[in-house]
Amino acid sequence: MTAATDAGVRLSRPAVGLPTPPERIVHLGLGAFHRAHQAWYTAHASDAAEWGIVAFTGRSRDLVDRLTPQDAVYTLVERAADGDRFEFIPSIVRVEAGDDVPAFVAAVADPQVAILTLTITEAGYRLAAGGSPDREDALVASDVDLLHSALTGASVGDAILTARPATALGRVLLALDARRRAGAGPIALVPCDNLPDNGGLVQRALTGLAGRISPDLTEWLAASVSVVSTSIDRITPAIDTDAESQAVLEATGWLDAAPVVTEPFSDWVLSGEFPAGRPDWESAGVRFVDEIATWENRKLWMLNGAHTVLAAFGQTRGHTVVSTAIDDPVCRVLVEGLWDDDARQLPEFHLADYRAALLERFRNPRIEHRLAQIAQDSTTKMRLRIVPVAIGELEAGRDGSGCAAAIAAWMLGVRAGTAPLPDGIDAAAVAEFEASDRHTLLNALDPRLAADVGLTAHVADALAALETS
Ligand SMILES: NC(=O)c1ccc[n+]([C@@H]2O[C@H](COP(=O)([O-])OP(=O)(O)OC[C@H]3O[C@@H](n4cnc5c(N)ncnc54)[C@H](O)[C@@H]3O)[C@@H](O)[C@H]2O)c1
Ligand SMILES: O=P(O)(O)OC[C@@H](O)[C@@H](O)[C@H](O)[C@H](O)CO
Repeated sequence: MTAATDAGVRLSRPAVGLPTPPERIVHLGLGAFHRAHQAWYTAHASDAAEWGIVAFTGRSRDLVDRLTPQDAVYTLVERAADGDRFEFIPSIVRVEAGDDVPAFVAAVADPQVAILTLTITEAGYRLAAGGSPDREDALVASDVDLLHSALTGASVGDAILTARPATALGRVLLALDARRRAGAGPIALVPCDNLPDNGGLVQRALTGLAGRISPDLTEWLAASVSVVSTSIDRITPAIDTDAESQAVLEATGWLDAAPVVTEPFSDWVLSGEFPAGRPDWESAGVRFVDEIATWENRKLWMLNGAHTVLAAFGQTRGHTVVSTAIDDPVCRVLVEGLWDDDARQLPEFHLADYRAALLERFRNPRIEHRLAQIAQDSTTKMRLRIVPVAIGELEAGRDGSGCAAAIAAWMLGVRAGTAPLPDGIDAAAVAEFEASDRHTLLNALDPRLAADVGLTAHVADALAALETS
């Protein structure tokens, strides 16, 4: 064991009796979710001993300081409604700070490494509407300039070591170019954030940026980087780390400075190639499919869409966490109505069991999933998770009333300040909540919805009903 303290004993790899697997996966954006999901699946694969993860944080070095003294081993607490289950996860073998760009570049350029996974949050991709890199974004623009001069200038070798792109995708491009120059071979890139077509989106973003940086890199990306699309699912809330460390100590006798709390359920669907190999993730329950869109839609529309609406509206009714909001009959009817519309747009699935399981997961009273944590950036989330279903319903000749009610609920959140105002709209513009205000907000979600007389009427009716409920 590496260190003993007054409070207990720190975890370490020798203490759990495990050898260190070789570093073959690099992760960027270490947080709770990567440790509850991709690291857990890797630890449960039949060939786990062959696959170690080097994990880079996103913006803070807090997890480096917590995990390094315990050899990056941590406790995963699976929190079921009826009790906790504790497991030590050994698949992460090294933790580094996200701003240590040279270490990240060296890790990705290592020929042993076959996979780069990302959890950098949706906002971390810095994409404009439509999924291309946001050219108006000052950090994206300065990374493009910096990488262009670093990778096409006279002394590229030095420039690769000293360049410090600020954005996550800028760092990924720098590291991929170092891999190209090292002749380290092809690699799979696996974005694990809640974005529809996350693989396609990252592929287009990287190709778009590389096109403004270096033709050699652009060509190599097309030939040697396989961007895999994923649907990722495991509810993993932010926690009070000190309190959970204490609980882990009491239950296991280990003092863990960085435990993770998650639900028992987990799901991972992937689509794409792994040209340099991958863990036997199927043995841990992962599904590989040729066509991922419907799997992604089911998860993003139903789970994340319901979360987005509950976060905006549930807080207006005094709820702070998902589990009490979903037990509020008004919220519950709203979510069921949304799921009815979703189900009509997902005819390939028989959804009764999925809906029942989702309800049970949302109702887990021991998972403290805070609505305020989920409510960020809700305009974009409404556009991605509710609007496509509403449009699909209108195009099918139906009324989209479940989506209309969800949109009305979001509007009440915007008015109450529990959901952010859409960009470019100030509070005064929607203060009265007259028909023109509703039109302004609907238009901010999608002009096609604002132009639909039937849907607009359903939104107005739902607003009136929700306001008096
Ligand atoms: N927590 C879940 O239940 C869950 C489930 C499915 C998918 N996800 C996806 O995983 C992401 C991370 O969730 P988490 O629970 O690990 O959150 P977290 O807050 O524990 O960790 C987020 C990580 O992303 C980094 N990050 C944040 N903003 C960034 C930016 N602009 N650029 C680069 N890195 C950035 C942070 O520094 C941190 O390393 C979510 O945003 C979501 O897309 C989470
Ligand atoms: O910020 P969001 O809306 O993408 O996600 C918040 C939660 O809905 C999300 O983290 C879920 O818990 C997760 O997607 C479950 O797999």
